[in-house]
Amino acid sequence: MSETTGKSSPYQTILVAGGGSWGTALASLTARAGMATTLWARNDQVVSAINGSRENSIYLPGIKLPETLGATTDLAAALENADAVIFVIPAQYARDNLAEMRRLTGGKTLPVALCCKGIERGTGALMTEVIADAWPEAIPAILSGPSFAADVARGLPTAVTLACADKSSGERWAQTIKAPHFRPYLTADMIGAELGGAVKNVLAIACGVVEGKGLGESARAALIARGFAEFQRLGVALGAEAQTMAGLSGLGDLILTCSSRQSRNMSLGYEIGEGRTAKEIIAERQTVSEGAASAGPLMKLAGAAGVDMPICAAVADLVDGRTGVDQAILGLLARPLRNEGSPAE
Ligand SMILES: NC(=O)C1=CN([C@@H]2O[C@H](COP(=O)(O)OP(=O)(O)OC[C@H]3O[C@@H](n4cnc5c(N)ncnc54)[C@H](O)[C@@H]3O)[C@@H](O)[C@H]2O)C=CC1
Ligand SMILES: O=C(CO)COP(=O)(O)O
Repeated sequence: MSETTGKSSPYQTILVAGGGSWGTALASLTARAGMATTLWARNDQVVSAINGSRENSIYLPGIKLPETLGATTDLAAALENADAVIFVIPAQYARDNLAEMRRLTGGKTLPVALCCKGIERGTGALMTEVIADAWPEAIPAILSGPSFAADVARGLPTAVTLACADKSSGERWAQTIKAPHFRPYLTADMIGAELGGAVKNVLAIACGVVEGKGLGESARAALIARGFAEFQRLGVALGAEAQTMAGLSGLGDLILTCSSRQSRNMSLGYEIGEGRTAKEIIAERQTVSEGAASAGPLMKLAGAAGVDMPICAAVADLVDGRTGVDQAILGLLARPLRNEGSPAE
């Protein structure tokens, strides 16, 4: 897919499922672009805040939302007229919510852009596998890439990867979400795009630990580069394309998330590096840090593919309480020396 035709028509009636910061930012984007947009959230405080004061004061405070954006807790009503769904519910709740949407639509074939960046606990399934099980009639796409919700909602320039195996649906999605400050790049490589988003969240926790522990910027750069090597090994094993891995949803998002404490995953790692446990930090937060839940399933996926991912394994051990920060760092530094390009032993 080298160039889009630019002739595709956008989807017109959009349901954004998920009232967190990213769902709200994306709903604001499509509503501002003139699509009839309804945001479905399970939390009625979020819905009342959006409908009442045009602000999601819980998950995206300080951002004025367009008057045309409607919010509801009634999923059945929201689905009734939708011709496309932007799905922004955290990965661990994706299966149940997608199955419920399938039930409510009677198994309708709808385009669904999956925006969550995670891997399912228990199964090690990527989001395209989850939707294939839970709502097989849907036409999935993956929206991923370096994009903090607050940046997008403020209209700061952002570029993302839009992956869709169905060329026509991919082109319609690109026309639907594009904005003067928001630029989607199309690919058919859905595995590469979804893997990038999930793995960078795990690696961002590691980078946060490095910062929180005060190990220095050289250590952080080494971690990003060696983390990227782990991601590439897994990507190659699962059939991801090199260009996607080096693109916005891979390297691009890895750089963003590993560089800023605006990232919830990075800031989780930072606090772990300062000496707190993942469990106590997560218990205090109402926002999601997908990397914490996805680290274990990622190891399952990597194990099944026969791929060694030592940094991600250390994060999985750390967040699940099987190791401490010092032990994890020593373990990584003590690994046998090897050639930079060779697959891990
Ligand atoms: N916030 C961001 O800048 C970006 C987030 N994402 C991804 O978008 C997805 C959603 O994240 P955010 O919007 O940031 O969430 P958030 O952290 O702002 O809010 C948490 C969301 O999780 C929902 N939630 C919690 N428990 C739930 C349950 N049992 N069932 C259904 N929903 C539940 C809450 O209702 C809320 O919508 C995640 O996969 C995240 O990685 C992707 C790109 C950017
Ligand atoms: O995915 C993101 C930016 O692209 C958001 O990262 P966090 O979930 O770590 O905040």
